[in-house]
Formats: sequence, C-alpha cells, structure tokens
Amino acid sequence: MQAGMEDVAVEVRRLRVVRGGRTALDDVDLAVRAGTLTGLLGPSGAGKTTLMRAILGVQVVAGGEVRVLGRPAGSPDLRRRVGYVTQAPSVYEDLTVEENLRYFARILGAPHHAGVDAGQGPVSVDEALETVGLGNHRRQMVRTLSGGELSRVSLATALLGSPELLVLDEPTVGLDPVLRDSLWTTFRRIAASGTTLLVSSHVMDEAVRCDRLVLLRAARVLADTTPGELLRSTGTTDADAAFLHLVRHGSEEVRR
Ligand SMILES: Nc1ncnc2c1ncn2[C@@H]1O[C@H](COP(=O)(O)OP(=O)(O)OP(=O)(O)O)[C@@H](O)[C@H]1O
Repeated sequence: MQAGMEDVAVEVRRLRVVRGGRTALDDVDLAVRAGTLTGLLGPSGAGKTTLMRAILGVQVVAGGEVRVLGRPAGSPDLRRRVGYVTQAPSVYEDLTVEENLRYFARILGAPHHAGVDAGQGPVSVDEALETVGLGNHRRQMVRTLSGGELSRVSLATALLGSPELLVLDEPTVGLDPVLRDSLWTTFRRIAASGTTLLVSSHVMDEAVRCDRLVLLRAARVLADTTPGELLRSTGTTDADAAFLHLVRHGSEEVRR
C-alpha cells in the first residue's frame, strides 16, 4: 500500500549526488513514513551519510527532489523541526553531562525541568537525560564517559529541540552489543512518543529493530521494505543473508 502524502515525513525523488567526481547517490527514490523508526542500512561507502546530508539540506545535489515534513529540504523553518546527530560527538568534553545539556537548552529555548504538562511542549533537560538513560551520570565530566554514554549525550542534545524528525548517522558504530541494544531501546522509546527516526547503520542485524528498512548499496536503493518482508521476499532467516541475496540475485524492487 502506498503511504498517503500526509504520512510521509521524508520524500526523496530521483535524487542524484556527485561528490568529488564520484556518483554518491544515483536515482534514489524513497519515502520515510511519519512516526516510524526507519533504518538506513548499507555497507561503508554506500551513500548513507550523503543521503542524510541531502535530507538535512546541506548537500549539493545534481538532480532530483527532497521534501521533509512537507517542505523542501533545507527550508529555514525546518531547522527546529529536524534534529541531526553526526558521527562526530558535538558536545563539550570539559563540561559535565548536565552542563552540556543546559548550554544547548539555552540556545534552543528548552526548559531545564519538565513543565506542569510533562510530555507536552519542549523536551526539558531532565526529560532528555531520562530518555537516554543518563540520569545517574548528569554530574560526570563528558571526557570521562564511555563511548556509548558519549553517543547518548549527543542524542540527548538533539532531543532538546523536540524535533519531529530525528536523523542519526551511525549512532551505534564502535559500540559493544549491550550498548547497541540499549541505544536501540532508546530509539524505540523516542519513536513511541511520535517522533520519526531515521537511523543509519552498516550492521545488518540492527535491521530487525526497525519498523521500516531502506537498503542502500553503491549509491542505489536495493530495497525499501519491512524487516519481515525482506526475509520473506528473499527466503532468508537473517538480515545479512537477505542483503547478500539481494546483491547476488538483484533486487528488482523490494518495495512494500
Ligand atoms: N568529498 C568527497 N570526495 C570524493 N568522494 C566522496 C566525498 N565524500 C564522499 N565521497 C564518496 O561518496 C560515497 C558515499 O559516501 P557516504 O559518506 O555517503 O557513505 P556512507 O554509506 O555513509 O559510508 P560509511 O558507512 O563509511 O560512513 C563514498 O564512496 C565516498 O568515498
């Protein structure tokens, strides 16, 4: 079933991007449905970061169209409605977790404590810390945090803007399985509150944690589907095998 326009948080049509003379995205079409946790999966160099940059409106494109929350990507009014966490942590090492969040909250106009109507209005520092499970680390210096905790501080700063769409570029890279699991649980919690999440990863087994999947390979979309449909259509039992099947036998449009 095609999603209606009102259900689509991100719509990409015939997107083409050339970076340094190389085609980084080639005729990419996809739709990210509102309120879903969508995984953008593919091997290193497939074009995941480039696609996210195009969605953020910071990527020069050679052709095609990208619409985000009904507006052209990069529109000024999207700045507060879309959160982006890159692979490089963008927090201050010589401040505590809470000091970092208070600093970003001030910039974004987010409250320090939850208001009377918790769950309504902007996300507070307390709520953001709670959501990422860092309540017990609030007074710890960022430079002493583990890799997974550091990723979660970046995620918490993005939550402060109460974005409708959250774009996360390989947030679990380099983390152990336990931390990866806890981050995916956090993503699910954020999605359950109605936020649309687009999360990239090159670890195929993370596919099962998503509502929807977009598989990228060599600048093209191999499949735009659900985890269950991916396994069914390829006759495989895990996401790695499904990906290899698509690579070897051609995708011929796994789009459902
Ligand atoms: N400035 C650049 N000059 C030349 N090639 C580039 C440039 N930036 C990106 N590319 C190429 O574009 C392709 C897509 O890169 P992109 O960063 O989108 O991949 P990715 O899927 O995010 O990879 P990774 O998982 O390793 O982060 C890669 O082949 C990369 O080498």
